[in-house]
Amino acid sequence: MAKKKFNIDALWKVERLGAPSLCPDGAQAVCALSRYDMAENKGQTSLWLLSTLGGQPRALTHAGEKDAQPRFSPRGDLIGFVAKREQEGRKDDEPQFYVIPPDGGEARRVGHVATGVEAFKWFPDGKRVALISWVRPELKGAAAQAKAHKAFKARKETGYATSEATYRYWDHFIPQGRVPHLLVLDLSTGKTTDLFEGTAYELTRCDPDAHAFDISPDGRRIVFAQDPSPLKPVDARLALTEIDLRSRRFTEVARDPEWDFGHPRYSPDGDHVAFTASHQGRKHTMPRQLAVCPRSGGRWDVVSAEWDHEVDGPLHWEEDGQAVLFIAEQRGRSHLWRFDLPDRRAEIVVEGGTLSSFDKTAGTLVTLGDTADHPSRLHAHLPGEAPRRIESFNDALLGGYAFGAHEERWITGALGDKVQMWVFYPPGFDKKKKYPVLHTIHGGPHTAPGDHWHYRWNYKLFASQGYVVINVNYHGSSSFGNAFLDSITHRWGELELQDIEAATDWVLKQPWADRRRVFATGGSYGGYMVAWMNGHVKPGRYAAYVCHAGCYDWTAMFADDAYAWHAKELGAWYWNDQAKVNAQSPHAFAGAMKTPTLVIHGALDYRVPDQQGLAYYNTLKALGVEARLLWFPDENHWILKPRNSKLWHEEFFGWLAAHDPGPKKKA
Ligand SMILES: CSCC[C@H](NC=O)C(=O)N[C@@H](Cc1ccccc1)C(=O)O
Repeated sequence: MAKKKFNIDALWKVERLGAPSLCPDGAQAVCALSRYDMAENKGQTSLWLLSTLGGQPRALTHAGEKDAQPRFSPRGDLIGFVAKREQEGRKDDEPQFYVIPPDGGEARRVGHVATGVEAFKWFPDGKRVALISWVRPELKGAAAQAKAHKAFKARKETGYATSEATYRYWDHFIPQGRVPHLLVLDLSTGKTTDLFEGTAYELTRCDPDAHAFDISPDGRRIVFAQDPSPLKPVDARLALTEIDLRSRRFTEVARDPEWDFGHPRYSPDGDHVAFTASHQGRKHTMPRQLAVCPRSGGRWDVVSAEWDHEVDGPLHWEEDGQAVLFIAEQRGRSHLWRFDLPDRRAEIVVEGGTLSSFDKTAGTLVTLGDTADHPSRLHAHLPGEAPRRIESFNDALLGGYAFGAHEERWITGALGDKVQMWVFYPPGFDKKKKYPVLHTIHGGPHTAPGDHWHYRWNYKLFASQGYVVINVNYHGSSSFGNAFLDSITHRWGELELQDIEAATDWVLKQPWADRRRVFATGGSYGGYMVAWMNGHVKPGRYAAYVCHAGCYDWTAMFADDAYAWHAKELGAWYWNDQAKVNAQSPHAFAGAMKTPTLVIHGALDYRVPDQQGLAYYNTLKALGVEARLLWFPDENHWILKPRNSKLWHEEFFGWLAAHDPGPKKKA
């Protein structure tokens, strides 16, 4: 039977797997699975149990709207997770900690944290968990927190008052007057103890998660990353601190104002701590490297200093304490690596595509990874065996659709450097025919998508609409070494444009490219690039642009949540050198803009505030340049609701079609 053309409705039928957690003997894994309903316009996330030894996955929970962060207890007798549920006549108004036995039955809430549970980690004894909750630091005791939180939620005022440098992050405001503390929850009593109560300690205010701390193997200590500065800026230099749970004494493990530390993990013997370390005092573009130090403090050692890659957390010690596992990018892909500590050498353990998560226990490794051809899949890697896929979610769905091929190419870009370009062909591609070409310019700029399944910029979905899709990992992209990433610093727009234009030149030399039908689109930094192109590329080279959540005016961008980074990247604060900032800012070149542009923005986007898109759209209208605006009052940087995503795709491809002269008529 002929395969269908992949479309946005099919993309939203894809079931999305979350990070896996293995049981102590490695025989089972639990993960979250998210499903979406276009008609209902919403998603639902439940927990699934999978065998690493074969057999079909089994749904573990059904009742929750969004059961998240499942983790096996150290004894394997329970699975802990975070959820907002209605149970025993009580509706959670904040996410709570739940447990469920792996052989099924009903999940039960453990205790009640009035200010909610953000994330958790099991204690080795399986009788307690350490959890993160946003509390009012001036109060003492759970009852006072509950009383204050209830009063705050009942207030009639809506104003948000703050004196903090960091008050919002990506798409949400930092909870007013609250900071993230570490609490211990005793499963037998449901009682919590706030470990930071009465102190100035707190975890990062920028999306604190379970990798911001670790519990020692003997359960007596917790090491956590914290910002010693009272200002708590978004570009903080975190230090590592340890609390002894019996004495409640805090001791410094690693701190250096030149460095930013994160993702602490105790070694199996508890004597050392591995962590990520970025030499921010040297330059803001310095990568996260792997470091290790004695738990008792003393000199820490950047063991991956000679390895020109960026280490992603979380870190995972091998059981022998001789190596650390982590995910890191390399040339537009991301792999699972093993870093041998004595040899200071990294080797790939599992190759991506794009690996996003893993867990290892009792010699069994489980990985979660995708490629441009398929969404995330779970594989078990048992000693001496070939990797085995342990689920088949989406196979039946995707098997009914036709997908084109994709390839990695290298072109000569700016500075004469080799630059990676990914090319995604439409199904049934025939090089003797002519095709429209669609640039999808990635964001960041310090990212490097490539062999990856994305839920908005899905290369295969875009190619299925009949385009040859191009993704250039331009200068400034990650995964090609620090010099390449840092090459654009203080000159944003310059080298990236040369790379994108070199790619278009390559395209125009291809017999299958229809030079009348070349389009450029991009999101965030990619949106910045298409706005930049509108002021710098000869009109007519591109038939039309699409600018999603694009940075347009770097001075006005100071309203974003990342303003602390601007001077480091652009080379000046706008009030000190407006010319230098304007020289990298699309708005300063508006007079040259002539190419029709669809502008898309979400009102809840605080990384690139929607005024950026509105200003760009208004400017094009004032210039008499053909433009269209798609604005979402209830979306952030990413357009997460199914029906809004479908509208995004309809407007996106409708805009391209409206500016597509179509295939040349045969003479
Ligand atoms: C370097 S500051 C921005 C951090 C982050 N980039 C990672 O590579 C990011 O949020 N990038 C935005 C674009 C942007 C750049 C500078 C300031 C605000 C937003 C993105 O592309 O998503």
